[in-house]
Amino acid sequence: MLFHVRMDVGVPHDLDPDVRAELVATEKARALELQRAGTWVHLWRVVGQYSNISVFDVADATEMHDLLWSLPLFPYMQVQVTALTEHPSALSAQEP
Ligand SMILES: O=C(O)C[C@H]1C=CC(=O)O1
Repeated sequence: MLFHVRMDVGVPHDLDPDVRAELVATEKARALELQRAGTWVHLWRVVGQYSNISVFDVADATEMHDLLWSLPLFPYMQVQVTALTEHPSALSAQEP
């Protein structure tokens, strides 16, 4: 099941720089792990913003929810999630 997710990150300016660096490094390691597993299918930066647009391929909404909550930067994110389904006009939906 595919989900489109927008994450807007807002790390407090007064957060200890070492804590911030550790959070960002841990988040990056987790993002790479999930991409290599095929779960985090797309990860794009929104131009000019500390935001990303992502597509996840997970079993269901519960897995999506748990994955998002487990992200190291989750406490500092606003997250918008949209469930996706196949469009009937998509090439991939056509008969061969
Ligand atoms: O930078 C971000 O958009 C937030 C988050 C998503 C992947 C990652 O490494 O950090």
